[in-house]
Amino acid sequence: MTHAESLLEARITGKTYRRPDGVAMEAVHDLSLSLARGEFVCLIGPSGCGKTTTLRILTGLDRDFAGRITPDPAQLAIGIAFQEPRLLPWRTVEENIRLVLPSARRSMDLSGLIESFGLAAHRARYPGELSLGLARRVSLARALAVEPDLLVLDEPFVSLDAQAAAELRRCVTLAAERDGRGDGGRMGVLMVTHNVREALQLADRLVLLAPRPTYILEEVHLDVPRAARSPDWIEAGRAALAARFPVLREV
Ligand SMILES: Nc1ncnc2c1ncn2[C@@H]1O[C@H](COP(=O)(O)OP(=O)(O)OP(=O)(O)O)[C@@H](O)[C@H]1O
Repeated sequence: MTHAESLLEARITGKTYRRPDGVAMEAVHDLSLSLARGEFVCLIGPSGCGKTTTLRILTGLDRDFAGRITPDPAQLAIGIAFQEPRLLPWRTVEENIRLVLPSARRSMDLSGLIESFGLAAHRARYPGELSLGLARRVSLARALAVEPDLLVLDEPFVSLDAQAAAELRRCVTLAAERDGRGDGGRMGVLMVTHNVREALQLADRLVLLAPRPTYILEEVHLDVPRAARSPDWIEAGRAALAARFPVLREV
C-alpha cells in the first residue's frame, strides 16, 4: 500500500465561545483529524454541533482554540467556497475569479477553468444576474483558481434544486478528480454537509461528528470508486449509518 502524503493534522482539545451573558459554551471537545493529499473528506453532523466552528479552526480563520494544527494553515494555499457565494456584486464573473489571484498571475488565461465549469456564457455577467446554483459554481471556480492545497466546501448543495445540485456536484467531482494543482501537487478536499447521501456519493472518507460539544464519533472509509456508487448503494449506506448512529437520522 502506498503511504498517503499528509496534508493537515489537527488536534483541537477545546473550543469555547462566550455568550453575551458571559456564560461559556463549549463547541468542540477533543477532536483529532488528519487529511491526506488527494483525499476527499466529508464532515457530517447534526445542526449546531460545531461543523463550521471546526472548519474555521482547520483553515486558520479562528485561532482562538486549545490545540494545534500542523502545518500552520497560513502555510497552505486554501480555497474556500462558502454556502453564501460572497461574490462582489460590482465585478463580473471573470473579475470575481481573477481578483483572488496573486498579482503575478492576475492576467493568466482562465478559459479552461471557466469552460470546465460551464461558465463560458456567463463570464461577463454580474452576480446579481446569476441563479444561486451558478453563483455557487463561480464561488467554486474562484476557490480553485488559487490552485489550493486544500479545497474547503461548506454545505455547497444546500437550497439548490435537483438539477442545479447535480451540475454543481459534477463540478465538485471534476475538481476533486483533476490533478488539483498546476504544479502536480495533489489537493485535499474537506466538505461540510448535513446530507449523508451526498457525502456517500462524493467522499473517500466520512467523519461523523457528535452533537455539541462535538468530537469524532466514527470515521468511515469508502473504498468503492465514485463512478460505481449506485443510488441503491448510497441508500443502503445511509440506512446502515442511521441504524448505527441514531444522531444521524435527523441529518
Ligand atoms: N461566534 C459565536 N459566538 C457564540 N456562539 C457561537 C458562535 N458561533 C457558533 N456558536 C455556537 O456554537 C455552536 C456550534 O456552531 P456551528 O456554527 O459551528 O455549528 P454547525 O454544526 O456548523 O451548525 P449548522 O449545522 O447549523 O450549520 C452552536 O451552538 C452555535 O450557536
